[in-house]
Amino acid sequence: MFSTLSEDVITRIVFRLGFTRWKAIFELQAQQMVYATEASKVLACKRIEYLGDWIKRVRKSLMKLIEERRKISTHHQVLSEECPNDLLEVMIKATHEYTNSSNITVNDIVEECKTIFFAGKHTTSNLLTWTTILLAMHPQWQELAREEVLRVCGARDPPSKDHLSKLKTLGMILNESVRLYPPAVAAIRRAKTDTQLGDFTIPRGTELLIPIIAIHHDQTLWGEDANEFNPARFGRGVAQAAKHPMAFMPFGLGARRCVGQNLAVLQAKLAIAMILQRFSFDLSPSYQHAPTILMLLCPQYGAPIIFQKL
Ligand code: HEM
Repeated sequence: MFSTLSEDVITRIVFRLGFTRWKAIFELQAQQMVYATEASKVLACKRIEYLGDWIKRVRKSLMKLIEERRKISTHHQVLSEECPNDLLEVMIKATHEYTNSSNITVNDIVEECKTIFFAGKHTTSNLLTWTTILLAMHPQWQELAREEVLRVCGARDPPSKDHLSKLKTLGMILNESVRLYPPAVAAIRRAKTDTQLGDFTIPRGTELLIPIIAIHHDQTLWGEDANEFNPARFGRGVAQAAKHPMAFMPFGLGARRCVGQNLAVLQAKLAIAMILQRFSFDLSPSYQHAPTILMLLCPQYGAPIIFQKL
């Protein structure tokens, strides 16, 4: 359910024009990942050959759509709604503006589209899944969040942009969810120059793995209840939640931090608020708590939840 929602949101934001055709291509790409995983398990030449063909098909379809859009955006006589201000349009304009200096190619745009689609879809649906599990596990927080949503947004209307900024408890819950179960468990950096980091000398070229999940569970930073769900720790803001102001890093830190952070939080707030307006929910007796890393941090046996209409 959440994965379909995130896929729709990211596809509409990045590629508004021809939404259905883009979606079809990304379905092909998802299938490609399945084949890639299978091919990596067994050395099967036929499958690897097939995977190669599949990758070429996806690339060809993407190139075709991007070329079509490039043609539309270079012809200024088109109506503005034919050329929406989506992320693809921004990238295409960049190729026109900088063709001489930085040479952004259609190939670069294809790669950006693939990255943004995957980075945007799976992480956000993962955050929604863990938050729903946590609220089902902690009915007192579910009730507090629902009271806030009903007070701020009413019982049926979709929350507006102004409403969302007033949902403080829900914001704290999302922070605590992404602290305990960060979808991306680590970030990587490579030292550009020899660097001194405290007592350590890091030679140029060394790759460093920043263990986001371990930092988020460190008792010296978060206190004895570091492994417990306690959204109240974010009551005085993110910088005050731990003993170090940078201890919370679900979206990475610095210049290369996640570009989709605001979109992800907005989408998660909106989706959870609308669910809370309409349903109460509990864990199914078949739920087994087994966080596991399958590229992202996932509930190994899924998230069976029982929803009841309010
Ligand atoms: C809960 C949702 C999300 C989480 C937890 C998350 C997490 C992260 C993390 C940890 C990084 C690495 C940052 C670093 O190295 O410091 C990252 C990078 C990135 N994320 Fe996200 N992300 C989320 C949603 C999104 C969305 C919705 C998009 C797309 C709109 C997106 C696009 C990207 C891209 C393109 C990068 C690479 C940035 C770069 O290398 O400059 N992410 N994300």
